[in-house]
This record gives sequence, structure tokens and C-alpha cells, in this order.
Amino acid sequence: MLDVENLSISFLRYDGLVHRREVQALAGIDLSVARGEVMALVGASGAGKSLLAHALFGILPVNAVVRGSMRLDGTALDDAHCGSVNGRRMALVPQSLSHLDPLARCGRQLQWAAKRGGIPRTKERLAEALDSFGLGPEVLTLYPHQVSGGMARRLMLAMATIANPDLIVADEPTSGLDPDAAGGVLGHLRRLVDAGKAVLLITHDLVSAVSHSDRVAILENGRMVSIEPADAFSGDGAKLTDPYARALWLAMPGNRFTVTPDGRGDIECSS
Ligand SMILES: Nc1ncnc2c1ncn2[C@@H]1O[C@H](COP(=O)(O)OP(=O)(O)OP(=O)(O)O)[C@@H](O)[C@H]1O
Ligand code: NI
Repeated sequence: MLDVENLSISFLRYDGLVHRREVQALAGIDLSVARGEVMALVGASGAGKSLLAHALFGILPVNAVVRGSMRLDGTALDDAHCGSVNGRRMALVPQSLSHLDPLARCGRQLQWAAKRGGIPRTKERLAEALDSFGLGPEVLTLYPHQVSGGMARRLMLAMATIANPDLIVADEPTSGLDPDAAGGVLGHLRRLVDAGKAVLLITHDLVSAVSHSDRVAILENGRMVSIEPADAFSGDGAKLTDPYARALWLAMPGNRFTVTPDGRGDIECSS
């Protein structure tokens, strides 16, 4: 469904008035997401996760230089096609709540999302989209500043999914949500995947990624260091092929390093 090959992103910066240089932010990224799959994209703050998401939707800043290829079911995600697939065949749940328009009621913004996705803008359809993420129809009449951060995030999830896109790129979709609401969101994304959709789940939380995805891609400093099946992140990490992935897994708080009676190190895991 989604195929990213050798994607690099750099930013043009001027040193003084004349000298221009490129600062690389992502380099040589290969990533694919299949139908019926949640692919988690994990990495520390600044690793380049949101940049990758923004590249897919053609919303990088103008000084960004993009190289490589991004395809959705074979269609190149370039300037010519981004507009036509956005909201219909693939949709972004942005990380920042500032993507909401502060001057438009939530219902209006949901209507825009429905229109962009080419589906009827009936009140029932809007209420149903909100209900999928545990929001009541009263939200339709409120402005973004009148809802909580967690409600605003769930509104953005409703906007992204209202037109039933094939691929949902969710950038930190549970940020600011309590555990119940976060579980509800991840559960709904899983149901969509079980119905044949695909999800790219962006998060800095490896533990959450492991328990809610099928595969986990680890990004570090703009480079893809490994892509592993989620179930390989268990026990002492022996099933993980990449040493960095294993080290990251063993550093998780639940995975304790202890010394065994024979003097060798051993790992005790809570999971
Ligand atoms: N407009 C820009 N100009 C120059 N560099 C940028 C720009 N936008 C992002 N970057 C750089 O790209 C890198 C990756 O940023 P990105 O927002 O993708 O990180 P992230 O992995 O999503 O982090 P977080 O978990 O904090 O959201 C950062 O080092 C950032 O400084
Ligand atoms: Ni980000």
C-alpha cells in the first residue's frame, strides 16, 4: 500500500547572504506499510518522525529538499497527486493541535474533512465520526478553545478517518489522552486495520508501539535503524535481529538487567 524508498529530506540554510548549505534531517529511509497492518514508527524527539509524515502529505516547509520516492498503491505522492489523495485515500492525524482552525467550530472543521474526502456532510455522519472516538455530538457546536486538548486530538482523529481512507498516518495520536481514552483510540485504529485499512502509528513510546502494532520501525537521528516484528520485542529481546533495537528494548523500565548465580548478566522482563 505505502512504499517509501530511499527518502531523504534536507533543509536549505543560508550562511550569510550568499553561502547556501543543505542540512540533512532524514537520510535513505525505506519503509512500507501493508493493508491490514499497523506499522509503528518510533524514535526520540527530533528523530524525524513528523518530517516523514509531512513529506507523505506534501506539507513540508518551502526550504525542504525531498529526494527519493513515496508511493501509495503505485501512485507517486508528489505535488501533482498529494492534493487528490489527501483526505480520501490517505489522511494525517497531525501531532500539533495548531492544525485546527481556532476561528471555526469543530462541526465546521469536520464538515471540511468530509467534503475533502468526498462524502456526504450529514449531521449523522459527523456525529458518528465523533462517536468513534468517544466524543458526543455537542462537540459540533464548540470552538477548538472550548474543548480540552484530549478532545481536540480526538476531533483530529475523527476528521482524518471520517472519509474512510485506506491509510491513516497518526502522529502521536494519544498524546494528552488518559489511558482509557488512549486505549479507545488505539482500539479503533486496530478495528480499521482489521477491516483492511493500514495505519502508520507515530510515537516516541516503544512500549505502546510494541503492544499496538504489527511491526516497529525505529528511527534514530534521521536514519532508519531497524524494522522488526512487534512480537520480537519480548523477553530478553533474543528475537530482535538488530542490536540497537535490542538495546532499546532492554533499556525499557520493565526490563530489568540482573546478575544470575553463574555471574553472567541476565534479563528479567515484566512482559
Ligand atoms: N522547518 C525546518 N527547518 C529546519 N529543520 C527542521 C525543520 N523542521 C524540522 N526540522 C528538524 O528536523 C528534525 C526532525 O524533526 P521532527 O519534527 O520530524 O522530529 P520528531 O521525531 O517528530 O520529534 P517529536 O517526537 O519531538 O515530535 C529536528 O531536528 C528538527 O530540528
Ligand atoms: Ni513529531
